[in-house]
Amino acid sequence: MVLSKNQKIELELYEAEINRQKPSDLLQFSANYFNKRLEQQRSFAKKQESVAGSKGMVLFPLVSEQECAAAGAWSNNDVEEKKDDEASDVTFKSPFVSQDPHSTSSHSSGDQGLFKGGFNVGQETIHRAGSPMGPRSNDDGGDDSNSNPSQFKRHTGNFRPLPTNFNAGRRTSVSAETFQLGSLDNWTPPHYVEKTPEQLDRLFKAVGGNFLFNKLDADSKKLIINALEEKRVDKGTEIIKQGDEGDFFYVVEKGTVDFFVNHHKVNTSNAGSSFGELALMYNSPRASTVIAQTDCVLWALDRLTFRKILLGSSFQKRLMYDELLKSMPILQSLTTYDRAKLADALDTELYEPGQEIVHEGDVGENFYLIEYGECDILKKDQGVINHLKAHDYFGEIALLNDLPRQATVTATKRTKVATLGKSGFQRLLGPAVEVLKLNDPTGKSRGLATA
Ligand SMILES: Nc1ncnc2c1ncn2[C@@H]1O[C@@H]2COP(=O)(O)O[C@H]2[C@H]1O
Repeated sequence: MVLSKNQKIELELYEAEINRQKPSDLLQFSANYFNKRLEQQRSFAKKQESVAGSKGMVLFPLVSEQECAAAGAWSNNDVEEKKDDEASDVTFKSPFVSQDPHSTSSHSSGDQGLFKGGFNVGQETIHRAGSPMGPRSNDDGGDDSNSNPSQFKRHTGNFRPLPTNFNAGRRTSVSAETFQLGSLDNWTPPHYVEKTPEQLDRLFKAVGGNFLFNKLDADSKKLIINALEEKRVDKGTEIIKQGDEGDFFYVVEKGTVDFFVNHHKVNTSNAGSSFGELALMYNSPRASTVIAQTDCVLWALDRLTFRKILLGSSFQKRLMYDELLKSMPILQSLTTYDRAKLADALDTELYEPGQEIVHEGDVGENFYLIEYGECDILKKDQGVINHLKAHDYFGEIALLNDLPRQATVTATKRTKVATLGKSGFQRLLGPAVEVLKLNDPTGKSRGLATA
């Protein structure tokens, strides 16, 4: 049997997702994966069909009959070639789903700064995988009971199996209790042993100029400085273990730390960087194991102080975009870490009804995620060809294919969009880019016929 291009892409994405998640139970993972995939295809197709149908048009007649037949076979989970060219299979798809118990704590497979402005968690690479339409979650334990002091464990070289039950299957979110900044009522900030002038000097050098701390007012800065606790760890120490509950956020004053996801090294970071914020922000299990590559001097901030003081200011963007990013079907395959980095790079724009957001023929600079509102997509020669709502996206075709804008997008209601610049689009969408390509109605990014 000859596989179509789309089928090959599907297979590649599926393989990439397996490589990424390394499921312990491949059959269960695959069953979940393809079920979800099918569900997505149908719902996506239904939506597209109804929009196109209501306008009496065939939206994107760019895929050959052979492609249609092949896609049909695939969408029905049938490896034999199938001849019926159901529209649902032509009007592409957002694939992939993270069903693996580790999915909330999964990884990116490369290196790149988590924070801008010199407070990096290291470096990253782009990863391949897809994106589903997973259920939206809103749960949160919000357990802020005071954490135990950190227990540094000597790294023996033998990793224990990852706990699979802590928060397993639970979608992560920033809890409502997160940052009631006004309500510090019963909370007394921890005040560790008075710091020596020498320590304070080092501490200011390590965190003072950092953008995370720059955003704080003088009182908050003082609280943080008081609450930070010096930790010296030897080379090889396991500072954080993937899957554990979050207790501390760390700033590296000296030394280098490595990050491992499912025992694979995914990142390295040095002095001036920070790590350990994700579990504290999202009440999720630790997303990676962190091991001291060298002897390190760290400053540890307890969970509660982190949430009460740092989260609402320094991580404001993440909080702001958390719900949007989690609810975007196209971004479902991103890990918490991926979403956090993406949020750091987003900006917001607001449009009134009738205002153009992008103009056909212009150079494409941004990718857009609709937070709320509605837009029409128009082509000069065809009029309105599609209508978009909250949690849809646009602007990807020009960026994927390095082409001028292929259509004009106009707000039909007051519309708020999150925008991602070209370089962020290429660096931060990772797995979702493959899905965008699959969904690209022109087929150009898949090397298919052009309109
Ligand atoms: N690729 C990565 N995936 C997940 N976490 C990472 C990665 N690189 C660095 N980290 C950091 O490793 C930390 C492990 O604990 P947290 O999940 O609390 O927060 C995580 C991030 O700060």
